[in-house]
Amino acid sequence: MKSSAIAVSGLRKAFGDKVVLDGIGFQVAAGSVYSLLGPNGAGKTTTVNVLTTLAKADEGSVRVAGHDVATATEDVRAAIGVTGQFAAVDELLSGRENLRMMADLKRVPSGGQVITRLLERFDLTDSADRRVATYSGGMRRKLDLAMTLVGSPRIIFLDEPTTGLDPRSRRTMWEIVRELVADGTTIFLTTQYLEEADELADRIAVLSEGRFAAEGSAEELKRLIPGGHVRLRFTDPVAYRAAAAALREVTTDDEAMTVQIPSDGSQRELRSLLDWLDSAGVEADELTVHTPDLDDVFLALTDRTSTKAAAR
Ligand SMILES: Nc1ncnc2c1ncn2[C@@H]1O[C@H](COP(=O)(O)OP(=O)(O)OP(=O)(O)O)[C@@H](O)[C@H]1O
Repeated sequence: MKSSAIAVSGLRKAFGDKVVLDGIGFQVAAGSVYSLLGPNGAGKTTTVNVLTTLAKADEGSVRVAGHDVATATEDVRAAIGVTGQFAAVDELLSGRENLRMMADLKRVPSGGQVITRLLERFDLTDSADRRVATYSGGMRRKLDLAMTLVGSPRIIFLDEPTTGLDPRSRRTMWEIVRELVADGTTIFLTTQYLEEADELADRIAVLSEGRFAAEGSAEELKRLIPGGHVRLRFTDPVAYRAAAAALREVTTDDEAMTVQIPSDGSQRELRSLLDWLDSAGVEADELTVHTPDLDDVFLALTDRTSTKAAAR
């Protein structure tokens, strides 16, 4: 087991009588991507703020890079990079000047080379010497990300990093996240795009009403909710009718000659289905497994009425 880059337990935070975080706990392995999902106002930014020393927890223990955020603020700050709503970008400076300012601040050796590489990586070379005030929203976001990477922090917090980015820039960003993780960087990511969490995250937590409605890998979360099924397709009408008649609780489509069986897609269920097909002498021409996507999971887990049932 890798060591924990982030370790949180019993974290509580309230604003007045509004409890935003009601005792959440989790660990993020070094060199992994951990994604926090939740509806608007669920407390994602509040969590990021506590973990990055910008806000104080009411209760609980939070360690980042081995340091307690409550007592070793400077050590935590030295180990992390944060991209998000508190953009450090200065509108009056050019992109290059902003990066230089950050490189000076962090006393990065060979800052010039680092800046050139970052400008290239984020496709900002052509606009590097223009004032940021003339940048589009997406360009500013990319510059903000580039500034976070100056000094190569070992733990990076990305609060909705790709909101407002076009699809190509979003993919560039994903590639950069993957490169960073391959180098051992730990990423804590909040996002509104479930596809992004699915693409990048090793573990995902769904925050709802102050608690985690679920936590696990994307695959584990998808198995928590109904909607998965196995579809068998036949070309032989006799085999199709035999399967449709013999299997209970199935949905059939006579025209397409398909049989749909509810399944969580787990190895155990697939094995028992295949065993049954063998023993019944039924041979399907095609077998496909469909699992719910993260959108289904998110909607099920953050729906107040079904949260508890789905989490179990
Ligand atoms: N400084 C504050 N004072 C009072 N209430 C606050 C403060 N900061 C956040 N809140 C409240 O805490 C709750 C969680 O806010 P937070 O910004 O953490 O949510 P979020 O999950 O990041 O939402 P979004 O997806 O909309 O960015 C909201 O109800 C918000 O109004």
